[in-house]
Amino acid sequence: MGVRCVAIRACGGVLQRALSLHTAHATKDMENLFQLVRNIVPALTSKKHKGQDGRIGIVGGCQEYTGAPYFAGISALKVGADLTHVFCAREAAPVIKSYSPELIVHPVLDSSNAVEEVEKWLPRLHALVVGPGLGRDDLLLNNVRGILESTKARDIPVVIDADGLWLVAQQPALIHSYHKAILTPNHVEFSRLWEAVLSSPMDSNDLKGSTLKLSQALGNITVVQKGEQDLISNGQQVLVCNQEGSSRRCGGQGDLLSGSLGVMVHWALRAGPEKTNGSSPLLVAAWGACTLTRECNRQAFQKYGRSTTTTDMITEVGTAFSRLFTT
Ligand SMILES: NC(=O)C1=CN([C@@H]2O[C@H](COP(=O)(O)OP(=O)(O)OC[C@H]3O[C@@H](n4cnc5c(N)ncnc54)[C@H](OP(=O)(O)O)[C@@H]3O)[C@@H](O)[C@H]2O)[C@@H](O)CC1
Ligand SMILES: Nc1ncnc2c1ncn2[C@@H]1O[C@H](COP(=O)(O)OP(=O)(O)OP(=O)(O)O)[C@@H](O)[C@H]1O
Ligand SMILES: [Mg+2]
Repeated sequence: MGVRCVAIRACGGVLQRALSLHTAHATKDMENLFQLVRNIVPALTSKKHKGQDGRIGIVGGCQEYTGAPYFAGISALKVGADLTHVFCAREAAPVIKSYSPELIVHPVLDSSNAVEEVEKWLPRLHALVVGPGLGRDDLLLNNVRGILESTKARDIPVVIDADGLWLVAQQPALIHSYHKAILTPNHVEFSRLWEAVLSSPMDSNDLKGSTLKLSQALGNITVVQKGEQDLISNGQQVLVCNQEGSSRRCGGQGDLLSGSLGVMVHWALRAGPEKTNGSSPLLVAAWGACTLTRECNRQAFQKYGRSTTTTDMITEVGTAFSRLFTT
C-alpha cells in the first residue's frame, strides 16, 4: 500500500504541480485507509456468540478519576465489542458501576494480589487498554507493571494511554519492542516519553519525524501522537489523520480514542495482513480509531457547540461509525 509522507522540494509552477500530485496521492492514500478499516470490521452474523467480536479489558480508575475508565469502556462497547471488563481501585468500582450497567467492574487494582486477580481474566481478553484514570499512586503503578508483564507473556495487544504512559516513561523497557503495543500520548505525554527515551531535545517543528523517531527508539512499537493532526508511526512509516473534528477540547476525548482502539486493534489483528493489504494491522486500527474519534467530535459539536462533552461524543459513535466505515 502506498501510504506514506511525501516531502516536496520544488518551486514555482513545478511546486504547483507537485502540490496537486501530492494532494492526489494524499486523497488516494486516505481512500485506501478507509477501505482497509472497512476490511477489518467484522460482519454481524447470526453464527457468532457473545464475546467473539471483542472482550476488552480496561485497566484504570482510582479515587480521583472514575470518568476516564468509564469513557474508554463504554466507547469500546459502542464501537462493537461484546464485553468490557474494568479493573480499577476498590473505591472507584461502585462509582463506575453506577454510571453504567453495561460494564463489568472488578475492584482489584489496589489489592495485594491484583496481578493474580487480573491474570484470571487475561486468557479470555482480546485486548487491554491500560491507563485511563489510573492515577500515579506507586502501589497501583507497581501492580500495573506486573499486569503488563503478564499481558506481554500472553501476546495480548495492549493500548497504553494517560497514566499508563507515565509508567512507561519511568520504565521504557517494560514495553520496548513489544510488537502488539500501541501508545496514545497527547502533547504533554509525548514530550515526557521523548525526554525519557531520547536524550536529544525534541524538534517541535517536525512532529512527524519525532513520532517516527520515538517509535524507533521504543523498538518500533506503534505510537499515536494526538493533536491538531494525529500522527501514527510504527518506526517505518507515518500515517496522518486529519479528519475534521472541531475546536472543542473537553476532557475525555482521548479516553474515547483509547477504548475504541482497544476493539479495533483486536479486529485488525484477527483480520490479518491479507485484509490490511500487507499494512501493519496496528497502524490501520489506530488510524481508524483516530478518524472515528474526530468524527464523533465533529458530529457532537454540530449539535451542541460549546456545550459539547465527551458523553455527547459517545452518543455519536454509532452514526459516526456507520458514516465512515459501513459500506
Ligand atoms: N473525567 C475524567 O475522569 C477524566 C480523567 N482523565 C484522567 O486524568 C488523569 C491525568 O490526565 P492528563 O495527564 O491528561 O492530565 P491533565 O490534567 O488533563 O493534563 C495535565 C496538564 O497537561 C497540560 N496539557 C494537557 N494536554 C495538553 C495539550 N494537548 N497541549 C498542551 N498542554 C496540555 C495541561 O497543562 P496546563 O494547561 O494546565 O498548563 C494539563 O493541566 C489521567 O488518568 C486521565 O486518564 C482524563 O482522561 C480526562 C477525563
Ligand atoms: N488541536 C486539535 N484539533 C483537532 N483535534 C484534536 C486536537 N487536539 C486533539 N484532538 C483530538 O482529540 C482527541 C483526543 O486528543 P487529546 O490530545 O485531547 O487527548 P487527551 O489529552 O489524552 O484527552 P483526555 O482528556 O481524554 O485525557 C484525538 O482524537 C485528537 O485527534
Ligand atoms: Mg488522556
